Amino acid sequence: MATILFLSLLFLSCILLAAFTHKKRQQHQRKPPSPPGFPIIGNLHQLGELPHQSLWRLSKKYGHVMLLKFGSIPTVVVSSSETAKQVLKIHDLHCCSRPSLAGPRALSYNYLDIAFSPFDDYWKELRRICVQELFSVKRVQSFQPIKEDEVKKLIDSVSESASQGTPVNLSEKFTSLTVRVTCKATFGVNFQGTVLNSDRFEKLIHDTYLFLGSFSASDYFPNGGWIIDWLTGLHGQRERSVRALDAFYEQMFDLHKQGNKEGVEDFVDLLLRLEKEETVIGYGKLTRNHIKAILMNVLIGGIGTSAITMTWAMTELMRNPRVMKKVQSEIRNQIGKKSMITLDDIDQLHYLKMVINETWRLHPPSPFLIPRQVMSEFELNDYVIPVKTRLYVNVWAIGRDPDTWKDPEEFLPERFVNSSIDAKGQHFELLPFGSGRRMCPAMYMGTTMVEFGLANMLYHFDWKIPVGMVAEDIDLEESPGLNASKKNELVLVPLKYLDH
Ligand code: HEM
Repeated sequence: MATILFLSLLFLSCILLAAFTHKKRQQHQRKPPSPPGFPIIGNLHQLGELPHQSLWRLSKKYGHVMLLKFGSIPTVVVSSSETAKQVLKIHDLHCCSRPSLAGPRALSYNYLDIAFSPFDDYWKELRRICVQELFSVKRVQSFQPIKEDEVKKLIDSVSESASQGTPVNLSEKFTSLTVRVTCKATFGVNFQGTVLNSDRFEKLIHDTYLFLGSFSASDYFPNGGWIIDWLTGLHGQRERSVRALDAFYEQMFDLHKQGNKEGVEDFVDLLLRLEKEETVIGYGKLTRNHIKAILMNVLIGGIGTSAITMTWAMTELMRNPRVMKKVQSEIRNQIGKKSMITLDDIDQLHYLKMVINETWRLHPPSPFLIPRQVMSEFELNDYVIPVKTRLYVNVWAIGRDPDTWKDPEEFLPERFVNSSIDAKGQHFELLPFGSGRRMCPAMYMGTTMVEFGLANMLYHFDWKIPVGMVAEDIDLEESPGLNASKKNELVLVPLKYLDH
């Protein structure tokens, strides 16, 4: 009897074990749907000029979780608010590292920065210090006089064009505004007196964006892609930009050593002070290379994103005269007569904030956020996502998802009336700054720059389309590259608003 019982139990255990291993094997086989690719290149040919748009189109056929192979790199793309929430919130700890990419590696002195560093104790410590010291509300507010000074110069220069009836290149003006504010806050200098003038510096930043946004074979073929990058000249271009930026940082350190600057404590002052205090971050003391890598994040993170947002907002407003009239009326009625709108004034400008959120919905400056890398296997919509998979969150596609947004292609700020959705990373329908552990640490700095610049341009001027152009010429074409910026520059004629 005992033998029969023993044998039955053994038999039952074998069946259970077989069922369990079968399930486990099946689970391992459950991969997200994939568009067919070619040998060696995989799906690279499907990226197109504007990858966020190409992958959005593919997601309509293959779903909100897709697996693609870019060269030899398995990459999962998520394209809905629900799947973004799973990646950025529920499974954040499984996938908040960054992949190793050639351009960022060179620019960050081998990942000594915040944005491209892998998820480890060093990154945690560095991010904590930067959030407390560099990106805090208190520090951003200490730079408000710099912003006011630069916005005043912008108002004066646009007023001059208005009095002559000449057009203004707003894309250029917004870039120049953010370059000046960022440089003054970071380095404490205008460009006079440095080897770089403003145009050369803008070119340096532009070239850096260009190579960061260019196709780099080493990022998709880690074993031999560098040869292609040598042959295409990308490697050389990268080296030149890195050297030029390095020389610029060195010059800024010299300037600070000589004490040739005045004003509030800038970012370089602060970082040099932390170096002098022998601050330990993660595994060692803060060095010059750490400082340079952090400065790179400030320049790359701070300049493009705010200028791109202001340009898209003005573009959408020109295409939607009803919204333009409404936002200008709000600003002018609420503020009354003033020479400049302040940050405190902006608190009352609810419709302006809706216009900015609607701009971010349709035109998030980083359409894929910054790519992530999976650190430990997890399940997403019942699919198994293995270690070392690269992850893209297509926030551009999420902003156009008809399951979330009614008439998604329409620029309609009113959709935010009585809605709890904001851009602060808690609502996965709208993610211009990302969410989770890797979310933008400088959201306050970026938002206040956009609000302040836009509010003043809308308050002081009415805007007309230049003679010879029609409303349809104000197009929505995007330029290829790191950020989804407007391809054709926005050129408008300002008219001074005289009621104040
Ligand atoms: C409108 C302005 C801005 C927008 C829309 C923006 C957007 C973003 C996005 C989408 C990310 C990636 C988040 C993710 O991977 O989940 C990011 C990360 C980052 N941003 Fe911003 N940003 C802005 C302004 C700034 C400014 C002004 C700075 C610095 C002065 C900055 C510094 C950074 C840094 C250091 C990271 C990396 C965070 C990490 O990996 O831990 N950003 N930003």
